Amino acid sequence: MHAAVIVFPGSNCDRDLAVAFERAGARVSMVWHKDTDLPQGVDVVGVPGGFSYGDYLRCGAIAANSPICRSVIAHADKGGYVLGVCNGFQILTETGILPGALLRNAGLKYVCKPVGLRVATADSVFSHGYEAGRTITVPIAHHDGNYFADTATLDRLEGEDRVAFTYTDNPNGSARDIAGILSENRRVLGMMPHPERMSEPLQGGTDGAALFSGLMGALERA
Ligand SMILES: NC(=O)CC[C@H](N)C(=O)O
Repeated sequence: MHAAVIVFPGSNCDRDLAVAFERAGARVSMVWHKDTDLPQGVDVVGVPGGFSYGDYLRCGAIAANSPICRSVIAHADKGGYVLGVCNGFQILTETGILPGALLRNAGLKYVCKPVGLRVATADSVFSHGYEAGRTITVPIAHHDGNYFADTATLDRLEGEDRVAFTYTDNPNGSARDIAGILSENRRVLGMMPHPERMSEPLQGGTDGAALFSGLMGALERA
């Protein structure tokens, strides 16, 4: 599996995401935001967490209009896999690849702590390594993680089994406890919690590792 991890000015989880992909057996290319093309033959694009362009304007809004994001949108449009974590999820909603928006946390505070997540569906390359309904622990670190979408969109996400993860104890006011969602073709996942920060014992737990190993296994078989 060949993964590309996008690096924006202000990204701070790009190396962590690359290491998580590598630990699962992927070859990783780091791609700078000013590049216009993804490397040839990329299977999955990782859009990492952080504070792209300083979170000015709105988290993810400037990154969504960067040169490389045109190629990320084209990759998703032609059925490519994309994983957006935290600021990456914000960027994916800003590009329109995923529906909804991430608003300021309901408590108006930056929240940085491990949280419980329920695996809402195992029906995706990202979540099939988990049993549906299982609770895992993964850290969050954000001030704009409050998932918002209109009622029709939320109903549609739930009706189409596109909610990937929900919070067991909602830390930010997200609608319907949503922590991560899938695209219509189930090949794009955006999530606020950081599985790459819970993927090896030194990080205090390994509950995030199955996302990367599951993805790797599915793409190797494809
Ligand atoms: N860890 C992150 O990616 C942070 C995302 C974003 N800068 C926020 O605080 O909401």
